[in-house]
Amino acid sequence: MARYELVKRSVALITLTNPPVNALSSAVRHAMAKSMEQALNDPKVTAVVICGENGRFCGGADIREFAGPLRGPPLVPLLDAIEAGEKPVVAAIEGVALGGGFELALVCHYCIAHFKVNHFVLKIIKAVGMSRAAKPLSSRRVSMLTTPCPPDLDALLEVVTMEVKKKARGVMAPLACIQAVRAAATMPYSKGIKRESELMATLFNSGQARALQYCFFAQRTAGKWTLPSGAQWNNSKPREIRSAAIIGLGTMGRGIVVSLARVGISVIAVESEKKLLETGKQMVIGMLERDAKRRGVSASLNLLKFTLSLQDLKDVDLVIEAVFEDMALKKRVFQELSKVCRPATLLCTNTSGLDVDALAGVTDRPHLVVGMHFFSPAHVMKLLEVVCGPRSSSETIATAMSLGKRMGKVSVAVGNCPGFVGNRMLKPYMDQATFLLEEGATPEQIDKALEDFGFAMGVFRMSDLAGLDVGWRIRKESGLTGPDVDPKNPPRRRHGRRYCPIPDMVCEQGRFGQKTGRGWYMYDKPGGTNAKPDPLIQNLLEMYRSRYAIQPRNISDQEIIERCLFALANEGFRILEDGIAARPEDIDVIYLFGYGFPRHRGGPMFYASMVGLERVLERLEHYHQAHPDVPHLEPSPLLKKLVACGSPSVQTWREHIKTMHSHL
Ligand SMILES: CC(C)(COP(=O)(O)OP(=O)(O)OC[C@H]1O[C@@H](n2cnc3c(N)ncnc32)[C@H](O)[C@@H]1OP(=O)(O)O)[C@@H](O)C(=O)NCCC(=O)NCCSC(=O)C[C@@H](O)CCCCCCCCCCCCC(=O)O
Repeated sequence: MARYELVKRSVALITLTNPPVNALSSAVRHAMAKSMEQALNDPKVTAVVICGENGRFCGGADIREFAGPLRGPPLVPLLDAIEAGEKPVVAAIEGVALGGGFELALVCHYCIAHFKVNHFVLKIIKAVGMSRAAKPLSSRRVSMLTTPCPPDLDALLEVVTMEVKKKARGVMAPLACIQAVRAAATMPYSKGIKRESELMATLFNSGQARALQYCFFAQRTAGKWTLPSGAQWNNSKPREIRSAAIIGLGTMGRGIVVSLARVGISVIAVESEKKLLETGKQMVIGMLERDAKRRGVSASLNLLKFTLSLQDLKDVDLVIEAVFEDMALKKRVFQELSKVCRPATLLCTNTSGLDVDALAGVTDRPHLVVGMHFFSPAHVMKLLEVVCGPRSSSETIATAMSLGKRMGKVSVAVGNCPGFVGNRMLKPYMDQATFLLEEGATPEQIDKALEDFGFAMGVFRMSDLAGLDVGWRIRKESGLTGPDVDPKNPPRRRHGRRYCPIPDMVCEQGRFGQKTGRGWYMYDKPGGTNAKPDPLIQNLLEMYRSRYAIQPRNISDQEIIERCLFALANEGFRILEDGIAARPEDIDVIYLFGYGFPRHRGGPMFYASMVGLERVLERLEHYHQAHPDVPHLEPSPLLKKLVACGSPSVQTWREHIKTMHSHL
């Protein structure tokens, strides 16, 4: 936990040894306290060096211990003892020094960054000796320093507070940090530290802390996929990918090219027409150049090749198809790829919801076919859904997961069903929002409730950004709207269920969102981003309600949140039942990284567990009774089962799902 060695008979070397990141667990704090005492009391010791094993100084508090009651010695008295000691203490920092690890470094009298200690302890000590001769130890104590307090501190912090409130809506920690900075600037050290401890205690005991800790581990668990066959992340070897091809240079394709090229993979980009190819090429080059400038590196343009011919793909390791969302077109592309690419080439599709196995079925290598569902813009968004078809081999899945990681994505393995996890859950969420419009709410009221909850954007602003025509086309193709609607359907019903045609009516007016300057909101110009309520939408809603004799009612924010988010989580439970996601953490990670779900709420499944499963069940039953023609509001069997089992913690739901059907 902390190794103590005497180097050259005069230097105490204390090495933190708590893999993987040398976090300050109770055992580490205990061992550190003992080692420091030994070093300070040993007359032979003239200086102390603290370092971390395996190239990592310290990752801060051991977050694994936060789940239970806190044990062991507190950190602050240990830090005080180090700082007040009469022997110079040096923090030899390799890798990370985060949270409590950073505090530890700060109280040491000297910090040396980027140092291989094991090799240079004596050099460190020599350097310290020289500085010590120049400066007495008291001048090295952080607690003795006075903090400069700017005269306009209040105004300054006011501005920062406003900024933080806008950027991190409803999040407690950044506001507490501002208060801690105020304490540091206005109080003596001992009082400031006390104030900081109070603030920390408040945060520490909050639901937000639990949610954030859950998110931290959920993100790391998500990469650990398993298949019913027993193949899993730690027994399946990914292939090395040196070259890749992208088919289609639309928004998605361009982002994927950039994501691959900036991690050193050669990319061949294919388009069907010269003009499209040239436009795509210019945009990719511009994106890569801007990205390289921001990161202070040179743009990897030499890795790119642009072509109109699929024949150029014969030697690539992997292809990602990113053509228009049309099954027939995608099938033609996959058939063609089967002919052109060498037999070992992996064939991936960026479809956002079509059947990956149907695509695999038209190839000569269904085991090498997998979905790689990027989120737009693909070079910015961190999420990647890796869609495992029933015939995808474990090597194929391992390769897609590892490629995602290499591109800096948070990759989550999911099963194959319409919409996969993210987009399948989006439907009931958006349906509830449009039903609420029918019943009396406005787009801005619904968005405000969701944004106050913490979403970066409410559902209507998000739809305007994404483009309303995409969903309209899908609804037309599936016969929900347009000329193919079965005339036997009564108004506002399809297939015996409630259906809200308002989104179709908005599209019929050519309002496709930001790109047309009009959607659920109005914008200054096409492509504008400043959303303003549009009286035309208010009129449309009023006319619609009067046409169908709907008496608008006042809808509370609570109802908006419950109906949208409980319907979302309910579909998550069904996804778990169906084995499309292996665990609730995977669903939450998808919503955190792909759909702007507020991190301090932990994701839809964690949020449901925080509200209380019993309460979620009771509210869904209530709403389903009020809207029996909305099947998404009918509580899922898994939710009922979990409530019947006493609402176990989200981390143990997997035990209750085990017996159910699994695609993963
Ligand atoms: C460290 C990282 C940057 C590494 O990133 P990398 O990408 O290389 O690797 P991974 O992220 O995949 O992580 C690898 C592996 O390590 C696990 N892990 C990482 N960090 C921790 C950790 N801090 N604790 C436990 N485990 C950790 C991770 O789960 C992976 O495991 P796996 O099994 O999946 O391989 C990156 O990981 C990172 O950013 N980590 C988080 C760092 C962080 O947030 N640190 C701050 C923690 S909070 C803190 O330090 C606050 C302090 O002020 C409090 C210190 C007090 C300590 C005592 C506790 C008592 C609390 C009561 C307060 C009373 C005050 C008093 O004590 O006096």
